Amino acid sequence: SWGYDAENGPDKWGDHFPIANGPRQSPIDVVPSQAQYDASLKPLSIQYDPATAKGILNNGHSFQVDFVDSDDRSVLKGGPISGTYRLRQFHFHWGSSDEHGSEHTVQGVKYPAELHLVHWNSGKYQSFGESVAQPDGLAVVGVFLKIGNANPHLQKIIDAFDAIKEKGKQTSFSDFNPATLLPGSLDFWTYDGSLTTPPLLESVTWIVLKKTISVSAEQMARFRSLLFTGDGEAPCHMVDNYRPPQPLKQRKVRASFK
Ligand SMILES: O=C(Nc1cc(S(=O)(=O)[N+](=O)[O-])cc([N+](=O)[O-])c1O)Nc1c(F)c(F)c(F)c(F)c1F
Ligand SMILES: [Zn+2]
Repeated sequence: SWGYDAENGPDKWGDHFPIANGPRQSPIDVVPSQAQYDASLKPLSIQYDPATAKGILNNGHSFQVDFVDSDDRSVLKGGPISGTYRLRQFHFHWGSSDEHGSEHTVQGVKYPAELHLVHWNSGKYQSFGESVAQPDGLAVVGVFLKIGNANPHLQKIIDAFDAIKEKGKQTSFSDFNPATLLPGSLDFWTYDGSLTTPPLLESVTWIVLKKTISVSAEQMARFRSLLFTGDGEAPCHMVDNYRPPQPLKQRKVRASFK
């Protein structure tokens, strides 16, 4: 199945998922000077309840922290979206070195990692599964990580890595507020895009924060200790699990700030 190496990586995804060459694919290179300030964009409203944190899983492409999404305790509102979107999970994409690893880039600048907080339109649809097939089904908040001081909020996630080293391993993960992973400013760029992993569905309103959060080089090394491979397979380190920027085509990127 799909992955990130030469045989099954991003350049091959179009063989099984033809939407890979569609009109609203993600990620993109954000060019700030080309982004249009839109005064009608509302401030982002992000309210997460730490009690909705459920578990952490190595899914073979990244690791994800899953949330209870059977009610509106952890939701995203405002910004470019209408209505309420429920937090489903968050995961990261990162590189084999600190020089690259993010999916979105900013005028060609690559960051060592990118956090994705995946939300679905619970105001309009009955489930995540239904919403992923809708053009307004998902809203993903992207946050860039920059090498600096160790991030104490990331450390709780990193401390769980020993229990999920191999593909398919999971463990419980509770009492965690993902809002602690957000920067001080919620200024953002927004555009219509897609999942950045197969099935690459064009159902995502992307909300990419301008400000970064910090991660230390040692903490990034711990991300790279995870494995793509399962128990009993030849071990392959989970690194470079990012799709490169895709053509903007007929899209505009809007900015929430001047
Ligand atoms: O739930 C999903 N979350 C998800 C999204 C992305 S993403 O990079 O595409 N993204 O949107 O942030 C990356 C990862 N990841 O772990 O790397 C994810 O786990 N993906 C997903 C899926 F797995 C399916 F089988 C499916 F049918 C579907 F509709 C999906 F949307
Ligand atoms: Zn992602």
